Amino acid sequence: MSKPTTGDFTKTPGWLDWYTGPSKPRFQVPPGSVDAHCHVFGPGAEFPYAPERKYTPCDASWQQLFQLRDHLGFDRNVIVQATCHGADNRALVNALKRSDGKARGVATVRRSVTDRELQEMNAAGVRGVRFNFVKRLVDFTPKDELMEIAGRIAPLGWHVVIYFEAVDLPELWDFFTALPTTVVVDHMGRPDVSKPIDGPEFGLFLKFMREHPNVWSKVSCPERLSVSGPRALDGERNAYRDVVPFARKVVETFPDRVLWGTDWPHPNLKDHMPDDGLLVDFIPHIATTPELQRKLLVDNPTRLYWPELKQGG
Ligand SMILES: O=C(O)/C=C(\CC(=O)C(=O)O)C(=O)O
Repeated sequence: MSKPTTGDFTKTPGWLDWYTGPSKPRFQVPPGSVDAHCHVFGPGAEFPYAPERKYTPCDASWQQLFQLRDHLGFDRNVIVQATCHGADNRALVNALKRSDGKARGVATVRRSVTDRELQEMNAAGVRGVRFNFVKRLVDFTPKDELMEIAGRIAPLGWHVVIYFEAVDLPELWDFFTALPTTVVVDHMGRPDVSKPIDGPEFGLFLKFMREHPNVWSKVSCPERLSVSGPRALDGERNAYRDVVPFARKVVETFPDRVLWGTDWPHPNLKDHMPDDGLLVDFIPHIATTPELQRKLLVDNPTRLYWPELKQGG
């Protein structure tokens, strides 16, 4: 893969660029697999970063993303709008249009979005909106505005992706459980994996999924959640072992409502940048049978993002 660039923007100090030359995964993902959480960044020279952003990344183009998709053995991507582009979805929509139907998207919109803009995004392949509650990433948006947006995208058949930290779930519970669509949680609601898996915090997340059949979860981002590693670097195919029991619990309890994604280009990592090939080798540790792997990587994302395709097609 070509090297990361930065254009005229100055990256956030300490920014870690995505990993060039990822290894070939040993785990072969099944045919029809979807990388259901990844991003494109800019390039800033073509699609400027948003003035209200909290970080400035290195560029990560649609060409580089699709190259990685092919290298890792995936067939399709779900590209999620990242906060560095605010509610300007042009880089995302451009990537969708360049994908030959192999990418779908999750956008960020404000209350001011017009019905025509929503229709155009729908035609390009957007299938959801993301509400971000992680305080280091976004300014506060009133819940009535978000609920209004959810009400407007529901008739399009879109869903809502929510990103929050585990400690904030109690306060957000009433809002989340009132959403009228399918709800997809990013990265298992970011559990603190140094706490017990059967403790109250993760217990509340499991209850959230158990009591609300419209709630799905991405079992992604072990590199963000892990405390003790080991890191997916230097050939380590058994990485982030402290995250495995949490992700495995979600996969085995809710096999029909889980998704997996690389999170490439891995914004805001502070410790290290994982080798994406080794990240794919994390999958069989959390989805331990061919059936669970097929549901996680093929059936579930196809049902949610390409319902018009036959499963696995
Ligand atoms: O890429 C992710 O999923 C996680 C992010 C970045 C993000 O969500 C965003 O900028 O919108 C994070 O934890 O910093």
